[in-house]
Amino acid sequence: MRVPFIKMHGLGNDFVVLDARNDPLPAAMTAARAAALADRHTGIGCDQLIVLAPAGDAGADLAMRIYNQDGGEVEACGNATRAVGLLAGGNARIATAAGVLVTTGNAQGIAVDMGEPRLGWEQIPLAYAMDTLAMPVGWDGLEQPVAVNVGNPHAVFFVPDCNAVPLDVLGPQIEHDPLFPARVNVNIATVVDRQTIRLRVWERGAGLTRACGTGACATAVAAMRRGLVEREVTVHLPGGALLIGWGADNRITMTGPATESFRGTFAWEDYG
Ligand SMILES: N[C@@H](CCC[C@H](N)C(=O)O)C(=O)O
Repeated sequence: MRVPFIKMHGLGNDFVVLDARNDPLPAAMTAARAAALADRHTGIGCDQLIVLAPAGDAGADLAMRIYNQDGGEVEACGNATRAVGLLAGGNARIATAAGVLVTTGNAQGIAVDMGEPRLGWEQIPLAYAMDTLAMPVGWDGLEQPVAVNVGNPHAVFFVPDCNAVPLDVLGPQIEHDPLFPARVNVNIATVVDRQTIRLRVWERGAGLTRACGTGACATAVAAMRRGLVEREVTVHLPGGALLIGWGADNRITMTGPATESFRGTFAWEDYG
């Protein structure tokens, strides 16, 4: 059976979107099928696979489920939320495993209210109690990260030059460290000035990506908690820039582009 897909991206963080709002998928998505579809050599290829569904009784316009390239289902993806907001016409209420997120179309692209960050060690989650603003741990020169959960777990390291860090080597080590029982997204950030951050991200379950929306949110919150930047900041990732605000209401807003690349179909049984 042929199934339609939409290829989208936010700053090069790319997605295969399966729209099951009106026509259900032939069978439930599994981790193995998600990983096969996401594979860049033998599948369609993407950082995350997104499945859209009716909102049900979630009090939203639609629902989305998020699968990393390794097939694992996760709670949040900032760039995919903006992409789905674009597909839904710009202004949408999207039910996710991290709650209902609201997108708004504007001249800068799509903005999304990512909700409130969670900062307690057990909310990240971490394996044991510690200060999340300066964790007393380190990996090969990367020291004292900030831990932030923005629907998904992040560790943020501030360094003088984020491009000098071998993130392809240290990222997987930190992602799989037992300190992070749910694994973790690894953010390496350099504060340029009080309005500007440069960021590279090793994503849990996907590796190095061109951009990570939740990583930009977590990094902005970490820098704001440390008093390094203002409450609105531009985060420059390899794929482009996101504007992140953390309001007096404790809610994070992310604004940036979302793009549809092309549409196609695939044979469901080829990826079983
Ligand atoms: N690219 C995403 C984050 C996707 C999920 C992440 N890898 C995780 O495992 O939590 C974004 O734009 O936020």
